[in-house]
Amino acid sequence: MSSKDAQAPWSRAEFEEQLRAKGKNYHIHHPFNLRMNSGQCSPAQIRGWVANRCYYQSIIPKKDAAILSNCDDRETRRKWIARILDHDGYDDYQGHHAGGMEAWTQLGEAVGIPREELLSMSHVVPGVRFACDAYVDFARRRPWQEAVCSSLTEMFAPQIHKDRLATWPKYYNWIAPAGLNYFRSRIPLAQRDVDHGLDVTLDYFTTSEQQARALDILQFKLDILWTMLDAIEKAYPE
Ligand SMILES: O=C(O)c1cc(C(=O)O)c2c(n1)C(=O)C(=O)c1cc(C(=O)O)[nH]c1-2
Repeated sequence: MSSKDAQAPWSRAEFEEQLRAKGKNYHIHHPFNLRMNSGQCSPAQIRGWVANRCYYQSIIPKKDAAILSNCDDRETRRKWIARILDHDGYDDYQGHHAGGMEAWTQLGEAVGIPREELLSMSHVVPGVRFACDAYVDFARRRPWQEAVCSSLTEMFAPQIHKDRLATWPKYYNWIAPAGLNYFRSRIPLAQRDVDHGLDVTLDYFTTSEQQARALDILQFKLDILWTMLDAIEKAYPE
């Protein structure tokens, strides 16, 4: 029995604090990201990152659909479905939204990758593919609340988007500013996603053993993001 098992569970506030403390392992601290946001990446490295991250963008709606397919709570499904529409976009009675994948495609064009080439995923390296596929696989197989918990790396995403908006125009003036719209669009959406994801997680993982499991799940997801940058770093050397 670990020392945590013998303890009383954390309060909601303490548990949230423990989840947020995992931010120290976020890919914002990865050497490739540090170089990217301090102007040290070549155009080929930026293009490599955009092309490989496109695969992550493409699996997010499939991951969210897997969560929906396992979720037996209508209230959760009503909220969760918005995540798919955020990325895929829509043309319906609610109007028109081009979606995050389209915004990512515009980022691709702004860095010099033609749309068809980007969407063909021909640049995606094996490590990135394996890491992203592991995320979808987890969401398909595990209880939906665990998959919701794994999405909580988004707690740390607004800062990384803000960093790119603050640094890229300065260091990479060859990238048309409109290409950065994806990052701008995600800041409020990530906040909304986190508010909901945290509610689910704080409600579901209540014993000390479950809370420890939630931290492990979050670490698994942090590892996916970290592994992606390891693979990208290796594929596009200095
Ligand atoms: O640019 C990033 O570093 C970053 C990280 C993450 C994340 O932490 O998982 C997401 C995003 N961006 C993002 O744009 C996004 O839509 C998103 C959805 C999710 C998820 O797990 O459901 N993570 C992320």
